[in-house]
Amino acid sequence: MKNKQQILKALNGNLVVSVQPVDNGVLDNPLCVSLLSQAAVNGGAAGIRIEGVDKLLHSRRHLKVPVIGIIKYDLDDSPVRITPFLHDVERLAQAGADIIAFDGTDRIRPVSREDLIAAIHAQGCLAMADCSNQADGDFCAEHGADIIGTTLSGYTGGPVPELPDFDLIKYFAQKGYFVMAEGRLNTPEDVSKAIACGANCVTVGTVLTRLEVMTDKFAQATKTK
Ligand SMILES: CC(=O)N[C@H](C=O)[C@@H](O)[C@H](O)[C@H](O)COP(=O)(O)O
Repeated sequence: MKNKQQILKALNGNLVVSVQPVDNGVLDNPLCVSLLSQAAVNGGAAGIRIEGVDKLLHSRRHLKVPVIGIIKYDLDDSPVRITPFLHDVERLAQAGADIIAFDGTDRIRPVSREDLIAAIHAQGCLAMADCSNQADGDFCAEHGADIIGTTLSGYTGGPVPELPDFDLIKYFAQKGYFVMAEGRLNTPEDVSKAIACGANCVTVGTVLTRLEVMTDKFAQATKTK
């Protein structure tokens, strides 16, 4: 097992940048993900979250900070997207992930959450559960997940809310979990508020690494009078 306490200590009170460029965009390749990751670390990120084995492998050797690895799918028979399969756990670990994040929701899925957590631990990595609600976090924490994230709050049905789920951050913090605030944290003020709500660490993605999405918002703003 990697040094759990050392990894959690490195993340505690700090920022993770999720470097997941827009799918199939010009930045969506191993070289760009590696450079964006290094730039994020140079700017103060204490950890990096990367999707895909090639991008992880390419970036890892330039990074000294903890790296969270995931693999995303769009499955026909399950709404679960983030690291649904056991064989990918081994691939992510071999590519150098310190932490492997998986969908921690209670939905139809190819592999149980318990089996994923066990497989992640068997590879010597920390398990991060991307949760959508209190019950997801409680279940995954009870089954040994090392980090409980709010990643999927707002993404399991219905319209996506505008704001982060600060109440869920508070709930997980009050339960004593190592809490990763993640999802729609779009400003430094959001990050401060997440920390004030008890988050141990905060992950920011879109506003920092999805250039097309953010540019579009600014471009649209020129069209409003
Ligand atoms: C819901 C889902 O699939 N979230 C994904 C998880 O890996 C990413 O698309 C997000 O960018 C990441 O969680 C960071 O969040 P934000 O981009 O809002 O800062």
